[in-house]
Amino acid sequence: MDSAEIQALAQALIHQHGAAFGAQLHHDANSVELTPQPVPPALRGEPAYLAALEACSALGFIAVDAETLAQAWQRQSERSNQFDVTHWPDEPRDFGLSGADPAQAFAHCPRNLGLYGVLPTAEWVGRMARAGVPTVQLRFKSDDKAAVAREIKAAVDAVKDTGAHLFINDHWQGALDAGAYGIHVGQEDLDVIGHRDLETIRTSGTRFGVSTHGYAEMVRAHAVQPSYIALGAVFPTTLKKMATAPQGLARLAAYVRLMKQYPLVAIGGISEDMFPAVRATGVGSVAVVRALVNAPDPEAAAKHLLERMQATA
Ligand SMILES: Cc1ncc(COP(=O)(O)OP(=O)(O)O)c(N)n1
Ligand SMILES: Cc1nc(C(=O)O)sc1CCOP(=O)(O)O
Ligand SMILES: [Mg+2]
Repeated sequence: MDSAEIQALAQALIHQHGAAFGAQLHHDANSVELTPQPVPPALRGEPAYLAALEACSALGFIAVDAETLAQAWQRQSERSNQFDVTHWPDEPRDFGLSGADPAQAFAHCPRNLGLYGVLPTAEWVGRMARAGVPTVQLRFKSDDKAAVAREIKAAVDAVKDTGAHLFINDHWQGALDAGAYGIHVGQEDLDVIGHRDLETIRTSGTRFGVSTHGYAEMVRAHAVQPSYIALGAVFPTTLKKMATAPQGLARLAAYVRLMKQYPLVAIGGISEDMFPAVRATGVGSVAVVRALVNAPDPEAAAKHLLERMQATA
């Protein structure tokens, strides 16, 4: 196939999927602008791969994700003996996501973690757990080791008798020491937690959630077989500076189709009015910070968000 024919395939793919991935340019608080990205250097020469690499970059996927997708389009084409531009890849085996050893997986957690409050202090954790939020996370940012240990212990104590599941962000050793239900880590944390420490967490039975922000990170998260996978940031967030652009609902839905073997959590800029659309993608949990912490009446906000979760179950 010559380069004009590969270009034609790429254009067909863009034409087919541009409406879903590109047409999210609504000018409201939830707008997600997907900017075309430069095409990364090709690592192989097959037409399906090359066309997909070009098209996925044009559809706004960053280099590592365009590469991951292009490989998946290639595998899908080989498997089905055709380049079906209508079928966006969503088969785990096309992303190399099958064949993991279940015995090496982290402990299971509920498939639907429900409303998930990501909270800055133990006091907030206790408050929201008592308000009925089923999954809470202590996201306490401090370099003071003693303060971190105190806050983790207080958070573990605060959820006792509430039935809430408590995850500790970042501080995995403190979480193990205090007997927390689970740990949440980001991709950078995966870089620094060594194999031996991952084994320590896994064999302790503590649940282990991992953040992801696109296809390449999902593949990486799968390599450790976590208890759940968080998908973000769905919408723009002002809470922290993100290294990647907001993903938007179309990508979120595609991620859910691919990763449905895991409990999935959507996070990032999700306000109450967006709960139905986010839940419609199939995620079992919606994580929020500001929708609870910045609400004039956080208990009332929790009640409304819980009702939204129920209504979209
Ligand atoms: C449920 C959930 N998802 C994602 C994150 C982000 O975690 P991380 O990437 O470790 O970033 P920080 O929260 O540490 O800034 C999260 N905390 N919870
Ligand atoms: C802590 C965090 N992690 C994200 C990710 O995408 O990994 S987005 C995010 C902030 C979520 O806060 P809010 O609900 O107030 O936008
Ligand atoms: Mg973290």
